[in-house]
Amino acid sequence: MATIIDGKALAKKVNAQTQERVAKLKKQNITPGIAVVLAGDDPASLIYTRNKHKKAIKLGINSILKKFPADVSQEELLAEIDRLNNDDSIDAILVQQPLPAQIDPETITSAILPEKDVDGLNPLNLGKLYANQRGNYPVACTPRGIMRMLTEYGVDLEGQNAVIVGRSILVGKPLLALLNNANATVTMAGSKAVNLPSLTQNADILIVATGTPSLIKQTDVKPGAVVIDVGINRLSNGKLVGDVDFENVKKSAKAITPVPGGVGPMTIATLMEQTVDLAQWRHHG
Ligand SMILES: Nc1nc(=O)c2c([nH]1)NC[C@@H]1CN(c3ccc(C(=O)N[C@@H](CCC(=O)O)C(=O)O)cc3)C=[N+]21
Repeated sequence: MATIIDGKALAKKVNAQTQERVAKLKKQNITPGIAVVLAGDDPASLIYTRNKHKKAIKLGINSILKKFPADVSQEELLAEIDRLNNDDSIDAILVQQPLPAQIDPETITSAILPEKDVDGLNPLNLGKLYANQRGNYPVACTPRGIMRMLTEYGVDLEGQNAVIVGRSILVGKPLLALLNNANATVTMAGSKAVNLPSLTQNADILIVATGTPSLIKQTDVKPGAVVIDVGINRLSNGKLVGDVDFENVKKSAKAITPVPGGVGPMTIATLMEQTVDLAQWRHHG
């Protein structure tokens, strides 16, 4: 039976560290601040942004939520980002995805000041990550949280076969760079992969981020593999499941993340951690 990678417990530990760092910064009259920009009324996005706001307040981080109607124009959003870029009380800007169809996500992420880009999606930060540059720059929170989980659970990456299923800019692409920078042999597959099981069966570390419930079955996974499930799917019966058939895969995997209680809580904890990083870097370099 696999070790269950407890994202909730690890998130608690990370949050406790963040809370202490916030307290220290406050003694220097610095209060980290995050702004979350939400366009439209997608119910899942509303829940996430509310959870982020609550967590920030709990840790002593200032948090503001800027809500726009679904028919907001790109100019209005860009004007808001410009205001937040120039607001000295804001260290971190997150524009919740997905955005309404009339908004070009690349234009938005490119407009966020790289120093305040808590999602790590600005091309400058993504480029630094791909170039494996040293120094301080933000990295997408879900991938960074996953790397933290792998480290905390002692998962060896060097020379190992890591397979990522899903190619999104928020998860797959940054993970590709992070795992590559950690000297893993990385394969990235999308939905067009000709023989997906032949790829996933080769993975020592399998990371799945597609949004397809039960895409990955026990027979798709090498016995002894470490499985990270990034999927969050709400079934019609209200149940929340990932992209991996958890109950069966856990029988032969070495370690696996549950949904809920795995990658999700670590994403929020990493978002808070990186907000404090950005505040520190901006004030102290
Ligand atoms: N610009 C941007 N940055 C993001 O980081 C971003 C985004 N847009 N858009 C949507 C996705 C999704 N996301 C989640 C964060 C936490 C949970 C989370 O805490 N999940 C809980 C369960 C929550 C529930 O019950 O619904 C868990 O897995 O245990 C889930 C999903 C961040 N995202």
